[in-house]
Amino acid sequence: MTATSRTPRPEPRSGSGDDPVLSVAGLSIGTARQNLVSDVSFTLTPGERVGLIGESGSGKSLTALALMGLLPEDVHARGTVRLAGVEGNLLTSPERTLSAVRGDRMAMVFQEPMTALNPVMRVGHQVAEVMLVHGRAPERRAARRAAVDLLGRVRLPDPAGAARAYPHQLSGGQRQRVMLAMALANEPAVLLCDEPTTALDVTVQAQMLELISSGVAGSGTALVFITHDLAVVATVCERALVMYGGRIVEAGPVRDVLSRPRHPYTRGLLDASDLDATDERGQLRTIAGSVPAAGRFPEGCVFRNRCPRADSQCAAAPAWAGTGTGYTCWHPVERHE
Ligand SMILES: Nc1ncnc2c1ncn2[C@@H]1O[C@H](COP(=O)(O)OP(=O)(O)OP(=O)(O)O)[C@@H](O)[C@H]1O
Repeated sequence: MTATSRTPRPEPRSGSGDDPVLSVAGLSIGTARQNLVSDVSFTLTPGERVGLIGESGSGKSLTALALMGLLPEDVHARGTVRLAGVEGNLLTSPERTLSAVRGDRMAMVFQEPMTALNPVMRVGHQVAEVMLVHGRAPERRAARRAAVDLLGRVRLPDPAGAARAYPHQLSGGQRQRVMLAMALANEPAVLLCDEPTTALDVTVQAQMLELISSGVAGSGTALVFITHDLAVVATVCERALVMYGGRIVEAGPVRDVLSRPRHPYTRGLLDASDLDATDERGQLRTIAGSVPAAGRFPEGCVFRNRCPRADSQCAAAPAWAGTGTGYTCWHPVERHE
């Protein structure tokens, strides 16, 4: 089996009518003694953004690691994982195929960037290396220039200076941007993000989410975004897969899953989630204690239930969610900007 990573890429496409870029069927993961993930199946079309939601220990990270061929040694996967442009089942592919795929056709951003960055290599060099290794840049100098461009694209201030820095000289949020730049360097077919904002403070989190959304927008890169935060899924994703106890227990468009959750776990998650609302520009804001000043929400907002002030709010879905002292609006931000 070989990875065809240097063949021309299909034109970026979006919409659900496309052939899947990733097909996962009957994925089960376990150790010799224990089953950890059971019978996970889903497909991703080019450009699609899917949120993988679930409580701690539900099997989200293992699922992503299995797709990347990065499971720990004592953990094994069965089933099939097919990536467009790559022959055969990734789960049974040799390491050389997986190394050609990783960082190229499929890339991952982890929660803690220090574990993924080389501490003794300047970050510009690390970003350039990803392009050189996969033959995406013709030579070192072009790769370095492209690396600085990419660091600018993820909005690092002074990208040339950042390129010369070592990881420890950057903040956590800046290091996470470097990871995103590396992940996007070769315009992957699939980007896996495993809780990439959990360790960041709220403002930096919002910037990172926007960068991820804009990073994949228009490139045809499909996104799997792992989180236990429903507001994040509502912001970034169009489809949600809910995992519980190693299985997918609920799947569907984000709007449906969040407004009409069927599984008790999803309902519980909604009840326990933060109280967020969006302002008229579509920015998520945490609301404590009161209904925010009147302002129409853009068409297409998704709300959990009806608002006491329904008539003055969203044109498409005149409703708010009232939960105790605050209100929740499930609103895919970028579609309305
Ligand atoms: N190497 C391993 N050996 C045995 N069990 C493991 C191993 N790695 C993970 N597990 C177990 O598999 C289950 C799923 O873990 P996983 O990391 O995928 O959960 P998760 O949903 O990503 O959780 P979190 O949100 O906390 O990251 C957990 O019960 C975990 O303890």
